[in-house]
Amino acid sequence: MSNAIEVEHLVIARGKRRVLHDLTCTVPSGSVTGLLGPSGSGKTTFMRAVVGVQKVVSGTVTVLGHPAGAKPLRSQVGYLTQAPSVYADLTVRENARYFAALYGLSAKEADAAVSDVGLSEAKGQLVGQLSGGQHARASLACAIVGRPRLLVLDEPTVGQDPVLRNELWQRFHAMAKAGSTLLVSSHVMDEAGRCDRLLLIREGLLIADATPAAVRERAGTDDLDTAFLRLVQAQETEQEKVA
Ligand SMILES: Nc1ncnc2c1ncn2[C@@H]1O[C@H](COP(=O)(O)OP(=O)(O)OP(=O)(O)O)[C@@H](O)[C@H]1O
Repeated sequence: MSNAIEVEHLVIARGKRRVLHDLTCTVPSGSVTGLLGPSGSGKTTFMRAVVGVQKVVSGTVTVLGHPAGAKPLRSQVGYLTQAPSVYADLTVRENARYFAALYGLSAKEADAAVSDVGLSEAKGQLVGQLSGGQHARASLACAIVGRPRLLVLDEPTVGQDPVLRNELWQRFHAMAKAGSTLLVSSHVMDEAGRCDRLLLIREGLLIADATPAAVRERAGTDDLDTAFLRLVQAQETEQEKVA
């Protein structure tokens, strides 16, 4: 299969407001695809639709060949939310081993996930006593431990220092190389250049579904921040013409 995620004409409302407008895009299998956009643009809403926990108004979301949220996907899709999703009264290692056990995996595999996120030295610490960045990495360890075919990571590098961010991005690419697909959200454009493909959204509209190189070329600049702004301006001009 060439696409891990296929989204067609997706419309989502939260409360009474439409927050995603007719989104059509794909996420290629084995890629690290970045979902980039300003705060409130609809990234989390999009990810919730991919993991099948978001009510949709219309359109379809197909994940690994199944409708999003279908039962066969439960063991194949990992989701890291922005809210901490690990047990504060267990240690890092105990959390990872608990999630590993749910997937029928060993303690050794749990410990490897803890090491992958750079938490080996804090493995015996209670999660409730970790710093914010460590806490986020403990959640990440639990999301990756089952080696899901699709990993949906909502802002996984927020609160991490540059060295750790670099290590985490290397880890994401290693996981993609090993066959997983990763959909990673960020509102920091300097992370966009680290992705194989980009989905750029703004106010619930898709403004690009392309490689970073293609985005740079289309916008006529090497700087992805500037490229994003130019694409936004181009889209606004287009909308004014239609109105
Ligand atoms: N539970 C909710 N009820 C009503 N509106 C919501 C709800 N959750 C989010 N929204 C609105 O939906 C829009 C998209 O929110 P979403 O969380 O998807 O954005 P985001 O791009 O992930 O933002 P951030 O980068 O700040 O996490 C925002 O305008 C937000 O206010």
